[in-house]
Amino acid sequence: MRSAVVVGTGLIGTSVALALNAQGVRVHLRDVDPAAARIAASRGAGVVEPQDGPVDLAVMAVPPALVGSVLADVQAHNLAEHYTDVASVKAGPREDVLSFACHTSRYIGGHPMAGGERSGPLAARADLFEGRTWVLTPTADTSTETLNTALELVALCGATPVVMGAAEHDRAVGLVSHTPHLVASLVALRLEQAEERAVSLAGPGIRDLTRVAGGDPDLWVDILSANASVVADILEELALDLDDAVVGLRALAATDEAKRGEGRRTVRQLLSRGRAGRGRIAGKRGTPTVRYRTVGVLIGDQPGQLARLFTDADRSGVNIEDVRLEHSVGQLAGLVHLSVDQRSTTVLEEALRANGWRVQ
Ligand SMILES: NC(=O)c1ccc[n+]([C@@H]2O[C@H](COP(=O)([O-])OP(=O)(O)OC[C@H]3O[C@@H](n4cnc5c(N)ncnc54)[C@H](O)[C@@H]3O)[C@@H](O)[C@H]2O)c1
Ligand SMILES: O=C(O)C(=O)C[C@]1(C(=O)O)C=C[C@@H](O)C=C1
Repeated sequence: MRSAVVVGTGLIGTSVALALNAQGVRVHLRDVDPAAARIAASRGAGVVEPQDGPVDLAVMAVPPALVGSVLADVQAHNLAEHYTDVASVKAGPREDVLSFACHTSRYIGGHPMAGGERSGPLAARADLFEGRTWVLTPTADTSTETLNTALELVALCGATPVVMGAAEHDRAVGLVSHTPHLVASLVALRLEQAEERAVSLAGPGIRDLTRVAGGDPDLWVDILSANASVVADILEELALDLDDAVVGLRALAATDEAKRGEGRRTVRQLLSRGRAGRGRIAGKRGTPTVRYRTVGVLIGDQPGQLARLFTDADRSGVNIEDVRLEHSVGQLAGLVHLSVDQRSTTVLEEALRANGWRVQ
């Protein structure tokens, strides 16, 4: 692929553009909001100047409800040889594409399984899709060249393609993305009116559980509208489990010993089933989850602390698999959690202590 146009330079569009640009693809940036395209260009995602003649691929990174109309528009202007989108739902946009009488042989639906709770080009990252799956939903009339171009896009972004039908995709993401998003919001909304002192105790658990609830409500209404029945069915099942949890907890709070035993069994079973479900989530690139240990390091709130910590960690020769920073409310300090392979924990801890770090 030599050239591409990204239509919609928000979080996902700019991340695609940054990844393609880094691989030497000439990327043109378009957005209904010219400031968004300019910001994306200033971040090195491509150029705002229009192309002369069709580019190899147009990537539509606009809200799901706009995919059909935007595709009709960009095809009418013959912007590209091939077209794809990144919308989080696939059946609805496909129906819109048909109702707008677009050229379906040159269009393939797509959905990268990566993102974030922040919108816009400033939140974009070139490595957003690395090691993630990217669903492609070709239909019988998708041309082989279009499928191949989309596969090249996925490879250039460092992702792994998964080919699926639109309906199967929507059922799957209803389970692994859309319902979890709604549940995260429902958990987070308990905090809205809660006492400040209670909220100030929020630790990593609730932060992890509710991170996605920070997403744009308008985008998510759009996504949930296009997959409403699937999500409602899953929520109904979840409501049955919630009922069981309440029954179990009421029994646990009873004075009667036998009833408490019953409650214990019910709650334990729910927790065990949850743990089993969680265990089925694969790690990066579809490999089974690797168990890492976390090394906690206290850092002060001075400039350069994180950079110095990473340099010392790097010198220890231990590979840092993941990093999480926890700020303590009201204190000029933070706790950095470095995830490393179980066998490397001691090496890292000793190296950091030797360099004067306070390791927990
Ligand atoms: N946010 C995520 O985590 C995530 C992950 C995977 C896929 N997606 C999908 O990616 C798409 C974009 O989401 P996002 O998070 O990047 O949103 P975003 O709000 O960050 O970006 C959307 C951009 O589209 C632009 N836009 C809107 N209408 C347009 C039009 N008619 N023509 C040109 N530009 C237009 C907006 O101005 C905005 O800059 C959505 O379809 C979403 O479902 C999102
Ligand atoms: O916020 C994130 O980390 C995400 O990856 C977001 C997430 C997801 O639920 O996994 C959300 C919507 C998408 O369509 C794809 C990815």
